[in-house]
Amino acid sequence: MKIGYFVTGTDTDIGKTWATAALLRRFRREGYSVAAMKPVAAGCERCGGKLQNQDALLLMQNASVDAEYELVNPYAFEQPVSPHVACGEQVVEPAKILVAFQELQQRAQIVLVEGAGGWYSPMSRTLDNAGLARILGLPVLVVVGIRLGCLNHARLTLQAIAESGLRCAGWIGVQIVENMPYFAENVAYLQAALSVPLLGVLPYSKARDFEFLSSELRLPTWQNIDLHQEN
Ligand SMILES: Nc1ncnc2c1ncn2[C@@H]1O[C@H](COP(=O)(O)OP(=O)(O)OP(=O)(O)O)[C@@H](O)[C@H]1O
Ligand SMILES: C[C@H](N)[C@H](N)CCCCCC(=O)O
Ligand SMILES: [Mg+2]
Repeated sequence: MKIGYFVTGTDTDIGKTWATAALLRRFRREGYSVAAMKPVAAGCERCGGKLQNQDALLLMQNASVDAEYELVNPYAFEQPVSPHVACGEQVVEPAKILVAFQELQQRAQIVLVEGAGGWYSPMSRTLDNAGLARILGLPVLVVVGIRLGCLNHARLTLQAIAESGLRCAGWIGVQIVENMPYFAENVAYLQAALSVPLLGVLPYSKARDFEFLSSELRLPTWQNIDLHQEN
């Protein structure tokens, strides 16, 4: 049985990539082979004539299987703006993303797919994160960057995922503000308000040590059990 998750978040720049990298490390520590995708990336640098995105590179570094850059990030756009603008005249073909995802599934037991922005952020002029997650048919993980305003964003995101007909398998908190007043109270509110399991809270950290951060996470349960049964 092949397992995948679509990683979304309460906003852009709130810790999706860090949480995904830590989760990749967590899966590896539990003995699973893992790959990751950033199917659509806006904000890329040119490297050897090709556009490359830092999120995609970070995910590749933390995955356990090798994958060509184009499989991890089939759509790389230069400008760090919403993908529906950054794509210019390029068409984002969900079928191309699906083929890359399926190839990664051949190579790894677990594939984590990081969205762009939040659940309803566009990925192109015609596709948004919700639509892509539906096409891939994946359960969703929600990353909540703990800052003022995130309680509303988190509840709205969970509601929107349910309305999209997809299952949310859990949420991960990320401490993106070094000294947020009442941090613990905000996490406690989310734990009570969100009807899905908390997989862990990543503490504020200046070091990009994803192995260390992975200790704060636990794996989503029922899919985990399925995989063991399959083995
Ligand atoms: N645990 C943490 N401690 C301190 N800073 C963090 C932490 N997690 C993330 N950050 C900071 O927040 C920034 C944004 O995090 P990240 O790149 O994971 O966000 P994102 O949601 O993936 O953004 P995007 O929408 O661009 O994909 C990071 O570059 C880092 O500076
Ligand atoms: C450029 C940035 N870092 C992201 N990759 C793209 C975020 C798109 C957000 C669009 C929106 O919801 O307003
Ligand atoms: Mg990211």
